[in-house]
Amino acid sequence: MGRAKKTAEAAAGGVGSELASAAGNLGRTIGGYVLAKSLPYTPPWIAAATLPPAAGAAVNAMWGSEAMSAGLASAGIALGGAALSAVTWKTSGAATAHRKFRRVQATTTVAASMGWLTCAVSAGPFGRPMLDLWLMGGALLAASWNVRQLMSAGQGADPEETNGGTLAKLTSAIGWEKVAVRDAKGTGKGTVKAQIEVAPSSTIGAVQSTAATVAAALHVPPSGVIVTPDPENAARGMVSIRVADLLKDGVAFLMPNAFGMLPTEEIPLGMYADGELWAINPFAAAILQHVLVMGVTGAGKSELLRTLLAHLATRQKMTVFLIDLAKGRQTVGHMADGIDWFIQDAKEAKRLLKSLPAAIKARGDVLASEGLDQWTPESSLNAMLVWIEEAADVADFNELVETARKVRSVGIWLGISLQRATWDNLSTDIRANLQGTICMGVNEAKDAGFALPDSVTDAGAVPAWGSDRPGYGFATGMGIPNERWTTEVRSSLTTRDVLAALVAAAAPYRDPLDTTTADALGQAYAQRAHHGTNRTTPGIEQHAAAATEALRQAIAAAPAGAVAIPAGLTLPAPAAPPAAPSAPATAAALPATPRTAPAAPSAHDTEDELMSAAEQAAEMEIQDTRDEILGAIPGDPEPDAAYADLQLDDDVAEADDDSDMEFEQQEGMSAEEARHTLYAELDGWVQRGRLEFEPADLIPATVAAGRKRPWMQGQLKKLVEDGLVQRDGHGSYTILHSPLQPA
Ligand SMILES: Nc1ncnc2c1ncn2[C@@H]1O[C@H](COP(=O)(O)OP(=O)(O)OP(=O)(O)O)[C@@H](O)[C@H]1O
Repeated sequence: MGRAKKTAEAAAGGVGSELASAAGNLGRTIGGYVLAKSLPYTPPWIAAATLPPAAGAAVNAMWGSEAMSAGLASAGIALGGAALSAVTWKTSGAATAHRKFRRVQATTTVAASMGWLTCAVSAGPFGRPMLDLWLMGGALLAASWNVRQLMSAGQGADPEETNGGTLAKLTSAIGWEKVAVRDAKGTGKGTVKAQIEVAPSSTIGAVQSTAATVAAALHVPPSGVIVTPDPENAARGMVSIRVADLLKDGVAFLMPNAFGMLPTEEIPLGMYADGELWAINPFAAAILQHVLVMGVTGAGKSELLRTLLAHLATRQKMTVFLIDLAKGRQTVGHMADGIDWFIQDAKEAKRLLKSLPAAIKARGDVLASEGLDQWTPESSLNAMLVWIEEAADVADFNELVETARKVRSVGIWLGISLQRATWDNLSTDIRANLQGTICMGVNEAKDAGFALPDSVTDAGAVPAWGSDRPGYGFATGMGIPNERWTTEVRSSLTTRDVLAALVAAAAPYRDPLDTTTADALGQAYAQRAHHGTNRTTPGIEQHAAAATEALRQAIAAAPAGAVAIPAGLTLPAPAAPPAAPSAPATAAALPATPRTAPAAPSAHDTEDELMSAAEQAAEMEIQDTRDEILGAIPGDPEPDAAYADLQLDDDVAEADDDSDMEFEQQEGMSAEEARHTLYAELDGWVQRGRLEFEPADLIPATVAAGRKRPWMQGQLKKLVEDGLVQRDGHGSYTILHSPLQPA
């Protein structure tokens, strides 16, 4: 029992001492806190306590003993005090409420102190009422300085208004009377940024509409003033004024960090106006956004394309197709090795576009079987870029809308370049499917609106400088953060030799097109007129080694500032022995040897590589001659004949015995033989490079097989179902694979 009591006492004592110690700690903590917080506010009190008696005693001792000197000293101090007060008033600004308070308070302090000192000359500091005035006045003034300190501290969270200086003079001229400009800061990179807030009767939109006026008033380029709204607060925004052009001397081409990187790594294209790297990353974005590049002739579209292609050509798991009917060779001829299918002929361009649906389907099936919703580097398929220069001359936009919508999820990135994307040549639907944009110089501000989102043009980001500033523009989407959309960019520019050598040197790192896509594209791809190089191209190692040396020389010969080399990049050693296939190179450093030994070429590539340039040229010539002859035959030699109104796909009645329509028919051909005759006709066409046909073109083979049109139509239907032939509509067909050599 006694023990229990002791324990309870001990426990009570323990709790009591803990409480006491906690209270002590709390007291010390609060005391320390109060002391720390109040310390910055003590100097006015120390000054009020010490300065008046010291100064009062000094002036009284010096001049107070005689009436004459006291009078003169008082007059002098009074005059000086008045002058000092005036100067204080004059030099303190009053642009804001805070500044007004500071002006009144500083002037009052000076005037009161000098007035008291004037009286202290003869009365001394400690007589009455000098002592009372000192104690009351000093305390009041010290407190007022504390208030001032508190107000300044509060200003830290709410930036100080800077509607002074140049902007103050401009406000009425540019209609910014209702705009408060705060916290203006130079970025140190040629740009001044400031927060803005509009009065209740105005909007940020109204400020945006004055951007051009502000630019003119400040003598900066029209696109140099950008006003972006704050998404969180409709009354606030940010104005950015570019006062110096860091990009005017050109932007160096940034070499890749390494050869053999994945498509999902950033693609550096140039520089932002504030000196930051301008890069896109379409394949890593949540949604693959196709890109529309727009700009007048001479705006810099081709140069931009070269930079993009050069980077993609150094990557693994990446395939590029490019259509340029106007000046393909001139634009990218020196880099054509990096383009797997380079098309400069309208008919071949159509073939590519027609064969895409089959590729989309095949890729979709493979991705589904791999458990992927969209393309990622884990897929067995390559990422792809299909770039169409001056798309208005190449494609039927209805077809493109469908394609653009479907290719996105199967890892095919679509790039379309246009000089002027008006609604005439670019439908709203296709525009909606091109969410990435790079808009370079256009002639009129409204043209920029065809490419750039409204939020960007409204902010004043309008590249209406035509071809005067090549390479400059604005870019949106494709992984670019939204807040960068209104910052001017400039693409890089380097020599042709550097780009050509880079593409050639990187060939051992390029993968051939995956067989799924190659097979689905069928004969259109197998018979392509141009073949890029990749790691399966015979002799590519030696070629690349020589190109690496050429690259070193081209870099050395390039003008200063034309090439920038990342710290981690090491060019492959010339004639390095091929290494075994390795994991994807994602590190910054470039391995000293190429990534892979040449793998066995795919069926398509073997076939294609064996086809000599002369054979290809001959084939194209045969095709052209055939087209020429067929083109010369009138569409309907017998316009008045009884069968004239029949369509090719219509069933026709059996010819009457007395009809003059007679064909020499092979009797007794078995079903197998008849089919082979038809297939042989199609195969012959494929061998000669002809892939497009109409049902009527099969009549001779049908007749030779001893069959009639319904049989031919049935065969055609089966060929379509088997994926060997594609129906393009309007009674025309494309052969995807020869029925005698299916994929
Ligand atoms: N980023 C850049 N920096 C400096 N000069 C550039 C840049 N881009 C392009 N240029 C120069 O501007 C000129 C026109 O460029 P480019 O041929 O790329 O224009 P374009 O838009 O493709 O014209 P077009 O539509 O006629 O083909 C060239 O002399 C080129 O060197």
